[in-house]
Amino acid sequence: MALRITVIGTGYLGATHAAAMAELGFEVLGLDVVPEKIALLSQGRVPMYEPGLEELLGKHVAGIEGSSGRLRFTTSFEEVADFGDVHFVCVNTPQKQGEYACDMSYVESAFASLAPHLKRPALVVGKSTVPVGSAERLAAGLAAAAPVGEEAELAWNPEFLREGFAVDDTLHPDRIVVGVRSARAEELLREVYRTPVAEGSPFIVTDFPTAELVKTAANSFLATKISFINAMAEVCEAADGDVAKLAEALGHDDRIGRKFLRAGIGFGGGCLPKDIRAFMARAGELGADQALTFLREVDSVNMRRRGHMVELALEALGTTSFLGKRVAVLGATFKPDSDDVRDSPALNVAGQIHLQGGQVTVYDPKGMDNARRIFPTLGYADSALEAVRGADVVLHLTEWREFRELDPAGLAAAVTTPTLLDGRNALDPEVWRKAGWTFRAMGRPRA
Ligand SMILES: NC(=O)C1=CN([C@@H]2O[C@H](COP(=O)(O)OP(=O)(O)OC[C@H]3O[C@@H](n4cnc5c(N)ncnc54)[C@H](O)[C@@H]3O)[C@@H](O)[C@H]2O)C=CC1
Ligand SMILES: O=C(O)[C@H]1O[C@H](OP(=O)(O)OP(=O)(O)OC[C@H]2O[C@@H](n3ccc(=O)[nH]c3=O)[C@H](O)[C@@H]2O)[C@H](O)[C@@H](O)[C@@H]1O
Repeated sequence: MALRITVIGTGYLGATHAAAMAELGFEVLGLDVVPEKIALLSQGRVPMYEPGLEELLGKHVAGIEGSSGRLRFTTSFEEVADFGDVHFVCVNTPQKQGEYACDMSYVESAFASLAPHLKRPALVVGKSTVPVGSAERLAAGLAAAAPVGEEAELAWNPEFLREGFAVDDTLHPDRIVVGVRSARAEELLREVYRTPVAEGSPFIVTDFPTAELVKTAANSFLATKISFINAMAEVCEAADGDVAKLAEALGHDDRIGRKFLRAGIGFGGGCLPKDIRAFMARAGELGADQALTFLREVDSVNMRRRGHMVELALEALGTTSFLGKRVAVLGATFKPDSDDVRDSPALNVAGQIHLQGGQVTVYDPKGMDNARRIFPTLGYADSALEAVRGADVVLHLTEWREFRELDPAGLAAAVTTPTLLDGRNALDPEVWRKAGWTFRAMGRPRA
């Protein structure tokens, strides 16, 4: 009989994983502690914006006409434990308030809710990003709390998907990493991932700590690459160089590669910033803090970018204060093709200017509801054109395709002063300058 899979925590990662597992042919039951999320998902609706996810849910959620019916949702841990052979834990692991360390309380709570119901053999698979050493500790607790004892086994299977590409990344992962302690656990996970592996995804089998570390190492590397190019942008600005050309030239070296070398206001989101901080905190606990002191610099280069954009805006306005100035902000999400505003550099810059007395108007294609929720005092507009109306300066802070397709001449007619700062190095300076704009991009020459 086909494996039955459950997914605990149906946020950006879990909702996508559940739908992808149904697409791969498994019977799937998703669980969340937020009943409103479960109600939406049960109707095939996605509680956030992720391209392609609603279509995939529509193909599989039970009760939707023409669907496979393989995907259902619940809030009952008992139902999940009765149903599943393999349980994926996909709950959030945010940064602790006021600390660098990871808040493991959601993971602990998910395990505590599931374990007492496990009356038949089960493989519990951690997917959340956790500090190294967590799996070892959770495995012991799991076997102790489950009625089935040692037959409730743990594996760790970190996730590498990117928001905006979550569906494709899940169905066609560039690698699958599993930390296992038994041949049975490996066998079950090989069965779960049979299709992507047959299609070429490498399957890497390792121990718990290595599996946990691959994830934090990968995100640390990506963060380091971005801060490296942003440090080069700082030097380019001082030396009148062009960081975009520099990145292009560096990227032709295969050992360096072209990706993740876009300078700008830096990285944000629910993962890279908190993951590098949690990694530093954990290394400290392990007595290996010196190994990761460079991540402190990666973090501070990154956070400096946001402040630098605020300085550039003041400089462009030719004043020392934002009082009485109208600032249009294009973009609120931490990256395009997502509605996620967690630790968004764009919203942070908008917020700083607002707190310094500027009259800020934000527009984002998909992030407006989330932005309004966390920053209700900012001004919001329903379109880019409306946002820039009467603006003294326009900041381009999230590189949505919609912004690349704007008509610079049309926008110039709507603003008070046609000055644009590109915080993502994604707009073509020539096109905007030709249309009469004073255009400045981070790390690039002024004119
Ligand atoms: N968002 C992403 O692109 C990726 C996230 N990750 C990792 O995956 C984990 C989840 O991240 P997201 O999906 O972004 O978070 P999220 O916040 O969107 O989703 C987490 C979900 O878990 C639910 N939840 C919390 N406590 C629970 C409990 N005790 N039982 C059941 N459900 C519970 C929440 O209600 C929420 O729906 C994190 O560890 C993150 O670092 C890993 C790779 C990619
Ligand atoms: O652990 C996670 O949750 C995920 O974190 C990142 O994925 P994601 O946060 O979706 O976004 P990225 O595409 O990595 O972008 C992160 C941030 O870096 C910024 N960035 C990216 C690339 C670049 O060249 N420059 C740059 O500033 C983006 O604007 C964004 O704010 C990783 O890319 C995923 O592999 C990982 O699974």
